[in-house]
Amino acid sequence: MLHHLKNAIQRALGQTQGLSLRLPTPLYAQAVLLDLDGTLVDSAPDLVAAANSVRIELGLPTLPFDTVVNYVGKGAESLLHRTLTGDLAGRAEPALLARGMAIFARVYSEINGDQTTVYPGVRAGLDALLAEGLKLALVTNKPAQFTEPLLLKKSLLNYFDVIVTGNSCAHKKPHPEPLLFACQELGVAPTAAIAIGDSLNDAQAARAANMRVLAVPYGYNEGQDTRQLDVDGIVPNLLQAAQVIRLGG
Ligand SMILES: O=C(O)COP(=O)(O)O
Ligand SMILES: [Mg+2]
Repeated sequence: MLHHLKNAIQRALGQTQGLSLRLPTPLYAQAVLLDLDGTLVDSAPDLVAAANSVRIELGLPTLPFDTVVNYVGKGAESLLHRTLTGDLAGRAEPALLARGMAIFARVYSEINGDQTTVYPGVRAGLDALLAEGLKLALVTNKPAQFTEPLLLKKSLLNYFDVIVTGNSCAHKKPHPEPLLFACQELGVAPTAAIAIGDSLNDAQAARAANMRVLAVPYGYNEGQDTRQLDVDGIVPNLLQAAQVIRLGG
């Protein structure tokens, strides 16, 4: 009896198939706002290669892959501050930062997408969300100059009604502005949107925007455990996320 009750509650909360939601399902929404790096694409191989190229050109020793992966999340300038100092909280001198940014832009533009892969479940998940009638926006901290070329190369550009990059607003995630701007552009209330991301930047931005937020566990979270995030649920992949989101509300 207790066992049946527990199963029924878990089903109602969507806690099946590795899904762990803190809200009743289905989740009704008008729009889904998707993060890019670490959520739709595994871009770490190219980002780390470009970051380490900066260090090599400046005569610095390269950093381990996992160290640099933890530096991804708050945009390119933050990645460069961290890469140049070898410190998550580090700040590089303005002149050094400018040199580093120039090298990074040159190298990353050249290799952007080469070793980047689309995560399993992403295309099927985006197809399912569109088929349901939801509007889709991409909200990334990645600079604009790298975002559209990457989306184009991975055949992901056409999914989105709106694309908000690290250059679109005065602030980047974890500030709520990029998510709120995406909602405004879509003509959807923040309470009718669901954000999906891989990091504390997405979680904090969504909370500050009064928006529901789901996290995928496979991306980059600045070295922190995804399970500690203040989110409404962890979804194993985008297809499983799509299966609990319905148009409405
Ligand atoms: O560019 C970054 O640092 C992270 O980009 P994201 O917001 O798509 O994860
Ligand atoms: Mg991300």
